[in-house]
Amino acid sequence: MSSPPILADRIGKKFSRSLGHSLWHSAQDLGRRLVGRRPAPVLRAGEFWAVRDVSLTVAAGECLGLIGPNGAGKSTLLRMLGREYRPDAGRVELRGAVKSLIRLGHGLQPMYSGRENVYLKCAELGLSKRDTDARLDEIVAFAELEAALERPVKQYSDGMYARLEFAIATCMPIDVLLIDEVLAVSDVAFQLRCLERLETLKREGSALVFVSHSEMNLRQVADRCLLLFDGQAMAEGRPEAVLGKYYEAVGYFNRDLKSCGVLPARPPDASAGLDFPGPAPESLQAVPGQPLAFELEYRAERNFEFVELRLEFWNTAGLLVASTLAAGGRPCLTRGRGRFRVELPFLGLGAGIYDVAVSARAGGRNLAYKGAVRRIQVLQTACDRPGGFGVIEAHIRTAPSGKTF
Ligand SMILES: Nc1ncnc2c1ncn2[C@@H]1O[C@H](COP(=O)(O)OP(=O)(O)OP(=O)(O)O)[C@@H](O)[C@H]1O
Repeated sequence: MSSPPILADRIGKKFSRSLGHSLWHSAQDLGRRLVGRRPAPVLRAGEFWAVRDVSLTVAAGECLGLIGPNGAGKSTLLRMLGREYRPDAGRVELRGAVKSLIRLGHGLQPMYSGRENVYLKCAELGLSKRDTDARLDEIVAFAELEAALERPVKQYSDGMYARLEFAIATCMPIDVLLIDEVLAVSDVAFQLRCLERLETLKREGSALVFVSHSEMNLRQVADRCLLLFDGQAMAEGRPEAVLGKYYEAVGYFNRDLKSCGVLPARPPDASAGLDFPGPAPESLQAVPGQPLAFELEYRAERNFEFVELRLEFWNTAGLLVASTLAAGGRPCLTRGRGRFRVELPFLGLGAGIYDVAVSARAGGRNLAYKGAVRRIQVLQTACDRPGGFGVIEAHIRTAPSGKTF
């Protein structure tokens, strides 16, 4: 079996905290390399591991997302993969042609026009002038830079730089593409076009490593994610599971996030003689379209009749994504403590993390509301990727033309 296009085996990179140490250690390392030895495998005065002991593989047609807080080592790891940095430990193996989109504008000549830069960069990618002529219109249209094509790129905004670089780098199939957050400066419409382009590259067999702080971008394009903290791999796996770990690690779930615009905000917890006691919610895992059941406790100060019990599902951006509509009658809740069970035969939620809130109403009055009685992580199964916020059950039948169903 051939090796994957990207393989890193226990790679590490050290940096020095001060310039003096950095110069001194670089000289020492150079000396060691000249006699065929690797840099000292231990930390010297003033040094730290920016990336330590990280292993990964990326197959053809696959995208690995790199996530983690600022300073976690994502760019350093990407630069080692792109051979910009030589690892101080471990080894990197890349198969095929490699393209890096790491530093914004780094690859463009500021005094040259957009057009001249297209020809220059395409020549670097191995394209002849005739091949570039054939691609020029498509590159410029993708970047939407027709009006600025003859201007020197030093007059471009960050977003325009990113557009041009991305359009050039992805204008032809490539074996390995390394991308570091270059989409962050682009508007949403362009980001969506870039994501489509990355999907196309994957279909054509490119192996991608994609650093991003955007959950939307990662969910769209990454097949797996690697979470870095302090230079070390903390988790690897399905994007939703690793993003969940990341958010949990940084305390994201404990924050009260502002909801967007005029959408309804989650009501405060309230109780009029009825409440839902219980410890802080634990995270449950669920799968779109599968059945799911919740068992909850209540505490009532008196009997309540014909109570409408409703579950609400709020996503991490503070949006109410769905509510239950109970089939059958409204239950009576007797005084004291009791339990009830809510069964969902078909979970109609897209992949993501949701707080489950419960509300109780009777006779047109709100009796109780609790904003987070459970938290669920709805997983995106690899073979079945419904998009959007919700999943709708569908029964499909076929019939030959002219026949009834
Ligand atoms: N050339 C360098 N010399 C010294 N330290 C460096 C150098 N480059 C990066 N570092 C340090 O290495 C650590 C990892 O940096 P890196 O840029 O890889 O993080 P990152 O995860 O990409 O962060 P961000 O999300 O902010 O881009 C940080 O502590 C950073 O200060």
